[in-house]
Amino acid sequence: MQNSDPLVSHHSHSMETSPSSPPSSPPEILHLDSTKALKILGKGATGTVFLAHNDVVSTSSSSSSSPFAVKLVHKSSASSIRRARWEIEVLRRLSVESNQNPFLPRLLASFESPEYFAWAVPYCSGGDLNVLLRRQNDGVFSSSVIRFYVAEIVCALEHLHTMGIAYRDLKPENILIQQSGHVTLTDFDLSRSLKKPTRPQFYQPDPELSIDRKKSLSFSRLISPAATERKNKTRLLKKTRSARVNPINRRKTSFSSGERSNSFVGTDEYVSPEVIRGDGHDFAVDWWALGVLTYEMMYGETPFKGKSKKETFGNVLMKEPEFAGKPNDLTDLIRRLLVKDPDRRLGSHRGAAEVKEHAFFAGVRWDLLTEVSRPPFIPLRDDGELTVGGFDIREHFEKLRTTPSSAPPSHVCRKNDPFIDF
Ligand SMILES: Nc1ncnc2c1ncn2[C@@H]1O[C@H](COP(=O)(O)OP(=O)(O)OP(=O)(O)O)[C@@H](O)[C@H]1O
Repeated sequence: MQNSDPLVSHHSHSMETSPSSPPSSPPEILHLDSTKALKILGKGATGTVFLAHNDVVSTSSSSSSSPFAVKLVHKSSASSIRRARWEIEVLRRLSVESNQNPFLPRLLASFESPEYFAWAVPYCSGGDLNVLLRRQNDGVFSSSVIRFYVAEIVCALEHLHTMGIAYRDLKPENILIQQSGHVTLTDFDLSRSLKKPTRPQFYQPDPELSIDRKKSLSFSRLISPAATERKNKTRLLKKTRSARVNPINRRKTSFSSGERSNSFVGTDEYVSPEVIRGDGHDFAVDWWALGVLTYEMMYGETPFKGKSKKETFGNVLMKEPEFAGKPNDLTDLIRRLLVKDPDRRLGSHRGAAEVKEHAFFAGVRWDLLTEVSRPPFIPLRDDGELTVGGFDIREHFEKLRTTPSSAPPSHVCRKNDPFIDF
């Protein structure tokens, strides 16, 4: 995505550049006057995410500008202001060249007016993992697809944890699919800065597993040949390779299916026992949520969902997850991530390194994840809709705020957010 052209703006309240930003930082000011929205990508309690493009570039040259995503948040409360500021700060830190990660977004530009915050991040054309999961015939992913996505998510969490940030909102809706088919985590407003892990462990890739990087890798080749042989997954691979994300179907399902009500932090079904109990919590909440997410990818539903929030929380605290079928490495990984005592949970002692060492990932070439040029699902290109015309983001956002929406917000109540005082 290129959004480096300075655009005309009549606004004086641009977000201040941090003195610590290196010269290689992306452009700082998002000029809303020349940023045109093409469609709404998502809508939350306080913010709306638009697909946008730089109108100045597209009218002054025959070639159109690359689209990007713009999140607009109204300064409606102290909490929305604090959250937006924090999200921008996290993105800014992730944009520092030495701190960039392929599975995490970076800040392209930002803007602050007396009424709004707006910021631009790279556009992920494949939608979110929730919609992708619901689009599968049986609503589940195969083990090899799960391995691919979970491996990338583990790397993203590892990076955040190493920065001293607990993500705290892991769920399929917050995992976006880039045009390349690789994942990007989004939505950092619930994340928090914690004391860095005392015993950080960084994964050292096995040199023996190194292969010719120039070769085009399919996600199934992430596993070393020996491990692949051990696990005969040919049938499942055939099935997933043929699947493709269809943007039209995606649009159809974007608000109508796969949405769930959230009333706690993120989603009730993803909240860890220590958060419900009100105990202190740390990075282990992300490993818990990873267990719930992995379970959902495997079975199509979350493990603790009850008929009410109370029942769900009761299940999170008391019920052991149920695993249909024979136990295997995947169910073992989930079981270890869903240990109720955070001190005994996988990942709680040595962080991501512990998770990466689990048998489910045996033979995974962690250092080559980004080299996979054929991930399980590649979004179809839909260039036609991307960079022509567009509407005024601010006007539209105002209309949205004053007109009741048919799309339910993804976070309906945050007042009881137990993380606020954390
Ligand atoms: N970079 C992006 N590319 C494509 N779609 C995006 C992008 N960022 C966000 N979206 C879409 O917008 C939805 C909402 O984004 P996000 O989770 O960041 O905001 P939100 O939930 O509205 O915010 P909040 O949780 O603060 O209310 C996502 O689930 C996704 O579908």
